[in-house]
Order: sequence, then C-alpha cells, then structure tokens
Amino acid sequence: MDIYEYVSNIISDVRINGIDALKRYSEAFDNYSGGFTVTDDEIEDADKSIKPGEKDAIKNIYERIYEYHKNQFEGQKINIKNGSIYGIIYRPIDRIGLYVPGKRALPSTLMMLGIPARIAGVKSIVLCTAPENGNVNKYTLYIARLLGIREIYKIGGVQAIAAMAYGISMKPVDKIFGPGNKYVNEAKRQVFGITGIDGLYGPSEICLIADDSANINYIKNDLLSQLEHGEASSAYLITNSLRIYNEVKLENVKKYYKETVEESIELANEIAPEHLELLVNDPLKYLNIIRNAGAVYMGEYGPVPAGDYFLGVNHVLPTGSSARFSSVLTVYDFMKRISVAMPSKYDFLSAVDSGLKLASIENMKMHYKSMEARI
Ligand SMILES: NC(=O)c1ccc[n+]([C@@H]2O[C@H](COP(=O)([O-])OP(=O)(O)OC[C@H]3O[C@@H](n4cnc5c(N)ncnc54)[C@H](O)[C@@H]3O)[C@@H](O)[C@H]2O)c1
Ligand SMILES: N[C@H](CO)Cc1c[nH]c[nH+]1
Ligand SMILES: [Zn+2]
Repeated sequence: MDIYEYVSNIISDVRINGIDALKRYSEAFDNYSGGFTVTDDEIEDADKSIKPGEKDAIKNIYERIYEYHKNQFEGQKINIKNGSIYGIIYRPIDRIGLYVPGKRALPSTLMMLGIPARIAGVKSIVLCTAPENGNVNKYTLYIARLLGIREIYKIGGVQAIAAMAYGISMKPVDKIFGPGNKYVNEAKRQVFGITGIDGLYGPSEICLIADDSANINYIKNDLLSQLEHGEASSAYLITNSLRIYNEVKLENVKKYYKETVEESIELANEIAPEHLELLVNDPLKYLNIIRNAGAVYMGEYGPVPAGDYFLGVNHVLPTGSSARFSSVLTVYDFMKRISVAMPSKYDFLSAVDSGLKLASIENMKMHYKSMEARI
C-alpha cells in the first residue's frame, strides 16, 4: 500500500468512526490509551517541575521570536484616490490548530507557531501533540501557558490532523499549522480543502555551501545537526574547495564539488533546501542569486541550530523542494486577505463601457444589466 492510501485509510476511519478510531490509532502508534484532553492540573504540574533557569531561557527566546515577528504585518492597505476606495484588508483566521511533534518532543516549535498566531490576532487556538509515556512534554505545556493556549489534546500523527480537520473530540479548525513526519505531511495534504494548511513542513534539511575559508568543524557539526532530527532528514555539502571536499567524510551527507560559489548556489537553487547555510567569504554578495530556500543563514555566527532555537527567525520552513513555491511561516499565514472596493461615480462611468463589452463577450446578460442600470 502506498503512503497516499495508507494515510487516506486512517483519515477516513477517524472521520467515520470518530473517537473510537482516535483511540485505536493512539494505542497503536503512540502507545497511549488515556483521555485526550490535557487538564489544568497537568499544566500546573508541568509549570512546577520546570527549573527557573529553564523558564528564563524559554522566556528570553519567546521575547526574541516576538521581537522578530511583531513588525512583519505592515498594516491594512486601503487607497483612497479621486473619491474611490480600493484595497486589501487583513483579518485573523478565526480558529486554528497547531501540530507540534510530541514523541521526540520539539517544544521550541510551539513558540514558532504560537507567537506569530497571537501577533496576527488569532483568538481560538487548539494544540495537538502526541504524548510521551502518557504525558505531554512539560516544556510544551509551559509554552502553551505563556501563549494562553488552553485547549490541548494528547493526539499525534495522522489521527491528530484528521481530528482537527473534521472536528473529532473538538470543534473543527479553519487551518492547521505545524511540521511533522511524512505521515503528518501526507495527512495535511489530504485534508487541504476541508481546512487550510500552512505548507509542507517535513523532515529537516540542510544544504551547506563552503569555500576554502570555512572551518571544517563548523561544517561537520552544522551538517550533522539537521541529520539529528532522524533518518528521513537530509544534508548536502557543496564546496569549491577540494580540501574541504576531501576532508569532510560523513555518512548520509551528499557531497558536491563545484568550481565557484556561484555554481554552488545554482545547485542549491535546484535542491531548494529548507535551510541554506553559507560558510563563505563575504556571503552577503551572493544573496541576490539565491532563489529557492526556506531560510538562509550566513557567516560564522549563523549556524542553523541558532536559527532553530534563539535567533528569533521562524524555524517552520518548507521541505522536500517545496521552497520552490512555498515560504517560511510568517504572521501573514495566520491572516486572510480580503479585497475591498468602493468606486466613485466618476471612476465607474469612466470604465463601465469596457465592462459592458466584456460582459457581452462572455454573454452574461445579467452582469451587463447590473452595470448598465447604473449609467
Ligand atoms: N520543516 C520544519 O519546519 C520542521 C520543524 C520542526 C521539525 N521538523 C521535522 O518534523 C519531524 C517530526 O517527526 P516525528 O516523527 O518526530 O514527530 P511527528 O509528531 O511528526 O510524528 C510522530 C507521530 O507519527 C505517528 N506515526 C508514527 N509511526 C507511524 C506509522 N507507522 N503509521 C502512522 N502513523 C505513525 C504517530 O502518531 C506519532 O505520534 C522531523 O522529521 C523533523 O525533522 C520539521
Ligand atoms: N531544525 C528544525 C526545522 O527543520 C527545527 C528544530 C526544532 N528543534 C530543533 N530544531
Ligand atoms: Zn533542528
């Protein structure tokens, strides 16, 4: 059975059989058979068990992520010209679902999802994450509290995506956000249309371009950092230095030699990686030829893990070459654009003839009459 059919069967089962199916899949995949709702007591216990130093680190990073995202939204765009009003207004999505990997828990991801959601003004937020030994990761719960998220479910994988989309054991959501493994991403792809999705944010990837000036240790550590996410992750090294090409010998890293940094970047554009790291002299001068990447990290102090954790940039990024058409998560992903028009009489009359012609071309009689009646 291919992954499409496999995931589709789970989604249908959850849609048709509801909570019974959720229970079966939670038992089968997450070894969990308790209730799905996280209680206030569990949140309180998590809070108590976290050390003050850990809380400070989380709050510091929360602030940095907030700072980076707070001015992303550039405001409503309403133009008033010669008495006409044309524009686009933005409105937060009413209700969203956040998916945070839970078994090998990534609490940092909740900050990356929840902070821009709150900045965008989303009011109703649900969190789904798989339990580990029966419990949701305590740091995830602490961050949920910082974000004011109170509706939290111990559900992971495909069944969580189906539950949020079809409203099983909860009210359905309008859009689902968050990264996950191949099953989670296939599930998101399949429920798109019933609900919105942010993008295809799958197993982590790094493409590192190094010239002869790059530190070999940095190269090795940075490549291995993203492979640490699991066997589905990928790492590419592209270099114009034969020395580096020969010295970096790492299992599971795909290596390429190119004559120049420009050619290396062209190959990276074809790969369209989630993360593109440049360990080259004067990296800024290459920015204008980078076309396909989820995020670009440059210079000695820009290793991908710093972006994963504390720089403040978002670490929820397109993978599997989807950076060709998709982007890093921003505040805008949590909003809808609505076009707005209020033409003046003058503006209407100056162009209505063209509108009437087009209505005739399309043979739309009532469209024609609607406009004609105002002349
Ligand atoms: N692109 C990004 O922005 C980004 C950010 C953070 C993490 N990630 C990636 O997210 C991924 C997280 O993956 P994960 O697996 O740790 O967590 P996950 O939460 O995505 O998946 C775990 C869940 O998958 C389900 N599952 C496991 N095996 C299954 C099977 N055989 N059939 C059906 N369902 C099954 C289980 O319900 C389990 O809870 C990693 O690959 C990581 O690299 C990506
Ligand atoms: N590298 C991941 C994005 O691909 C994000 C992450 C979370 N925690 C550690 N890393
Ligand atoms: Zn990472």
